[in-house]
Amino acid sequence: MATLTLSAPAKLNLFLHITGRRADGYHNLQTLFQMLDCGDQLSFTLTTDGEIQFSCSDKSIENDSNLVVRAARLLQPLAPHNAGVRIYLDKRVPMGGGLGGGSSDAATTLLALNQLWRLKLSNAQLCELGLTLGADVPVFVFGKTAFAEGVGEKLQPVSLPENYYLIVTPQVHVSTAEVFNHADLIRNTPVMSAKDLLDSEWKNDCETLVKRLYPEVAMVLDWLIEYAPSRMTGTGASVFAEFQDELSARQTLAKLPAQWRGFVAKGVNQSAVLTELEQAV
Ligand SMILES: C[C@@](CO)(OP(=O)(O)O)[C@H](O)COP(=O)(O)OP(=O)(O)OC[C@H]1O[C@@H](n2ccc(N)nc2=O)[C@H](O)[C@@H]1O
Ligand SMILES: Nc1ncnc2c1ncn2[C@@H]1O[C@H](COP(=O)(O)OP(=O)(O)O)[C@@H](O)[C@H]1O
Repeated sequence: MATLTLSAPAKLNLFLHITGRRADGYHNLQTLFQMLDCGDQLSFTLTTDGEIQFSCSDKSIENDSNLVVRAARLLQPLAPHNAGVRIYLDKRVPMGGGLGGGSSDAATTLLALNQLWRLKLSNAQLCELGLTLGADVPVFVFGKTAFAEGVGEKLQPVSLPENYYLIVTPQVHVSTAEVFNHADLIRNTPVMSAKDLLDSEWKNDCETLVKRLYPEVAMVLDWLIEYAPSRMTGTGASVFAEFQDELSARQTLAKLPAQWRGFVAKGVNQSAVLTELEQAV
């Protein structure tokens, strides 16, 4: 029975500008998505019973509302009669931390089932379907470090130096919706060209607010900034410090105060899932 094992990489937002609020309540962004070399892993085994079976290393998210199950359900009506799949998710990316793990799991599921069920959907069609699951899904289908606009679905690849990041996720739960709905969120940053944004100093418009609402985020950033340029990713709570070499990142990780958990990841211009899919053909 055919089994396909694929990565679902995490991401960072190297900068995040919020340029306005749309009529539907969503916010327009200008952001730089950095793909990372680490993330979750998913295995897909074809079945012929028409069922979508899902299990996960983290039992708290082993349910039908998991983005993996929702992604599979989106594609199943397009698949041949009785096409089923058994999916196992090895969850490694800290959840709800602005690292995009759930969105990446959904994107990898769309890419895998498109191949296994021979649906022949284009990446543009998968991005469009993915956007109905979450604003961060299209970039993971795209699979490249990218500059994004709209809510994150208008994507241009960007080639960056492959730096190392020390990523720390404070033990606080930051709700994306809470941040976007907050009266004090900076949501009127002027729209700039991609070139000007890439050349200017990088910042995250959610950072000031999240640091105020969750002082632990401010504490971690105050600690990291002593070692390297540091910012928050997405709507938090994860923060990252950027290093040009792996050793410096690992030496700083070794000094991290015991109450915080961190890991080192390499920034890559292409997500591992694209290469893995090419090799699986
Ligand atoms: C801002 C980012 C940057 O990567 O934050 P993180 O979630 O990664 O921290 C993402 O685009 C988030 O994407 P995602 O986490 O998929 O958000 P969604 O589930 O689509 O939206 C959750 C809620 O946030 C608000 N929302 C989200 C995205 C956006 N551009 N404008 C919004 O106002 C909406 O209230 C929405 O109901
Ligand atoms: N496969 C999944 N992995 C992680 N979280 C998931 C998944 N499916 C659904 N979720 C839900 O989505 C929430 C946020 O997911 P995640 O992608 O980790 O965060 P963020 O969008 O902040 O990067 C989780 O708290 C969880 O309830």
